[in-house]
Amino acid sequence: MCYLLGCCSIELETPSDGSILVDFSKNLIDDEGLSLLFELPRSIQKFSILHLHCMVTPDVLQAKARKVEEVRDNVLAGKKVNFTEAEAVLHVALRNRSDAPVLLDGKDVMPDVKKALQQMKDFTEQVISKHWRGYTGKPIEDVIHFASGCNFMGPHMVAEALTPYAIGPRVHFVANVDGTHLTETLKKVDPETVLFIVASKTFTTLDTIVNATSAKEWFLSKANDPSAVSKHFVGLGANVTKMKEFGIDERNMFVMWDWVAGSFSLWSTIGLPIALSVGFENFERLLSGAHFIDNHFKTAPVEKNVPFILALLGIWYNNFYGAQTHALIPYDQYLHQFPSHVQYTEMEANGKCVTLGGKPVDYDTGPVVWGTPGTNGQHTFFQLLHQGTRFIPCDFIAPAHSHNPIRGGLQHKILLANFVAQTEALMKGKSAAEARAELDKSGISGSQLEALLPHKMFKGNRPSNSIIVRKFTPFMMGALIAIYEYKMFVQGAIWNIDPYNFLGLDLGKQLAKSIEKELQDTVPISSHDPSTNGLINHLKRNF
Ligand SMILES: O=P(O)(O)OC[C@H]1O[C@H](O)[C@H](O)[C@@H](O)[C@@H]1O
Repeated sequence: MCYLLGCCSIELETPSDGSILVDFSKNLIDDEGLSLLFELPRSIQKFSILHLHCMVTPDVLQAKARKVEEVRDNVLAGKKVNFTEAEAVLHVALRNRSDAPVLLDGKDVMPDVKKALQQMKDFTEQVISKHWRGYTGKPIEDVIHFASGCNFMGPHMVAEALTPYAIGPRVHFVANVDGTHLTETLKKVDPETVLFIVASKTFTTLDTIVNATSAKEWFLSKANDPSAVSKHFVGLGANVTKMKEFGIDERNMFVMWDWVAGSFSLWSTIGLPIALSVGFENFERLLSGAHFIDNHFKTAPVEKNVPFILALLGIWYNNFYGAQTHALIPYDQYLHQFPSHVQYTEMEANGKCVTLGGKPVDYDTGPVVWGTPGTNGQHTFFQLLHQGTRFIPCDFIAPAHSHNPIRGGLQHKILLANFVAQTEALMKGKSAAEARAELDKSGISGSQLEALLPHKMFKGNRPSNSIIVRKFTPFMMGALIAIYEYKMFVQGAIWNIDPYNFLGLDLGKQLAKSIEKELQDTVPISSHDPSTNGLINHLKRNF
């Protein structure tokens, strides 16, 4: 066995919610190696002396030389870093808990941000205190949030994670344009006591608007009164004209701005369902947690900077070891949507094959991100993590304290023991001698032992990071999400790609528009390639 220990761990003390320990010590790199990573590309030669095959060209991987810090400062200064849309990316303003201004084109955006937060606060308080009434005078019991992409994933993931803090109406999320999602959700609500949130920056995203329009039709078929819409529909977005066209009452519009980039929308008014569920104070704590990491990322030297190190280790495996995927395993059932959220944000941001300058990259960019909560994964895909042929770095995430310490906390200790054990098993593995001794001890010998032996061995040397927080409070969730946002950001900067566009989603959307028209009748078509024609014509024959 040749695992390397001891690169480092960092403990961040939060002002209110205990610490966040980020332990990097189970990685295939030591302190010297990590410091060399900080020195890329000067250290590339040293790595080749260590016989590590560098899968990128030296002029590309330049943690410092590529000036991550400069990119960061440009973002924080409100420069138009989202160049495809010529927009700034100012989510730090949304969670700015200080009095410092955040400038965009020389103007402080904070007064607008504060106004939007005040509107969210007032509305949330009215709904939770049951002063907001539906068209028959009853208070709101359920909220359905219609959204796509980040506007769905972020609030949904956080609302699930903060379930123990829920004090408001039940919140439901509908994203899929598959009518099943809406139908099944409507079965759970009463038109007299439901509030619909339509959340879309552009207010044109097909899935969202189709679902919301169907919900409006359903609602009007029950209420039989168009004036009832203003008591049951609110809009979150940057396109006021489209919100009006949809029929959102002006008083029910919660604005966001074009400078809120896709994956960061949960910090804006798009976070309204979170506030409605857990109360506005907890929403503010969520913002404070992210703000805490904003400051850490901004001020900590790279050697002590948690997102920076996570990003470099990811690059280490992605570009030096050829890892194709990265697994996230939260040991907290409330965080069951967290891997999907990070999957969405990282894969949308860093799933690019051209540089910022438009040249094809000649190195791997964002890996496949995936995961599921422990201990569930332990009974399924962990087999591949331990004994498969793939090399899969993992992040393990756990709280020291459970929201549900049943049996005097015993069950949580069982969970935590599993978390720690998995990281140890992945690292240490089990040698032939150890496996042989075990088999011997259990009375197995001879040919049976020899046959079993290879199956009982674990190669080990499988790297992982461990993140332990005191408890998953709203503040901690804010901090955790922000850590992964900055990891993604640093990697995008080092790979020299544009993390803010999602143009890779356009082609399918464009084609769907024309295919939708073709599916309206049963006349066979021949305008596509033979395979696509075949699928369309099969559907037409079977309608
Ligand atoms: O906010 P909208 O205009 O509705 O956009 C909704 C979604 O559109 C695309 O699918 C992007 O990939 C997402 O990042 C975005 O969240």
